[in-house]
Amino acid sequence: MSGAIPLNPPVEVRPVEIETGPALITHGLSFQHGREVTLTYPDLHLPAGAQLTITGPSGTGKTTLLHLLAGLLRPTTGEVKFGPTLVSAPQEGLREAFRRAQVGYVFQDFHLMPGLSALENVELGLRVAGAAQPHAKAFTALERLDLGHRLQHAPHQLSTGERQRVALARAVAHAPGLLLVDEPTAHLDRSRAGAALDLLRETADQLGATLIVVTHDPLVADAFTHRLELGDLELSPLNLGDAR
Ligand SMILES: Nc1ncnc2c1ncn2[C@@H]1O[C@H](COP(=O)(O)OP(=O)(O)OP(=O)(O)O)[C@@H](O)[C@H]1O
Repeated sequence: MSGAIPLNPPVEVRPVEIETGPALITHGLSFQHGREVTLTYPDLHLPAGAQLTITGPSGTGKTTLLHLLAGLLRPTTGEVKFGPTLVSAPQEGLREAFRRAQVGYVFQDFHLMPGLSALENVELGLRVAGAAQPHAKAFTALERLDLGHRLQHAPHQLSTGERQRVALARAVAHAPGLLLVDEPTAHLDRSRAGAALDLLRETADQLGATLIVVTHDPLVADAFTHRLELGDLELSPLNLGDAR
């Protein structure tokens, strides 16, 4: 894939009520992968608790956008803010502190540590986030996701759906304000996909977290009111109205 990806119109999601948490705002965002690929993105304004999917053909920059929103990558141009925090700050230390405190990221392939149990995986995430009482919190997060009977199992001893729930528990145990999820249903059958989706949305609701999900799956995309479709030239400007 080479050349510039077309600029999409701005997406604005306005809150129904007074905002209770930080808004996620991007402005003038682009990212260059090597010399060949430049991805450009629409400006986003997402109030706390907004739920949005990112869809679009392969290679249009969905995962790259998640990485920019998480502070894993720095944009080539533009900025990302989460409340007062400049997520796109040049200092890696600032971006890392933001990630630890505010971001829950569920990778498509879960990225669980193979040598650690489910409980240890979640506990490690909490320790990295600097959370108090990591053991107790990991236990609670796994119990809440119906994994109380799998605490001591290593990832290879778990089903795909269970591994996904461990990854979700790890992502949410420190109560992040921003929950970013890449292809949550890629490895699941239809009924498990529906359950995983419900779980994601309920968990984000409980936390009051902003939820952004990259997906190719129409089941997921259709379940959300708000969708950012990358690489679509035909879209007229979007006014997505209320936050939910
Ligand atoms: N590390 C990299 N180096 C060079 N180019 C990259 C790198 N990572 C991604 N790209 C390119 O950037 C573009 C966007 O990649 P990205 O993974 O963000 O797209 P995507 O929409 O998530 O794709 P998919 O739906 O296939 O997962 C692609 O053309 C990809 O080849």
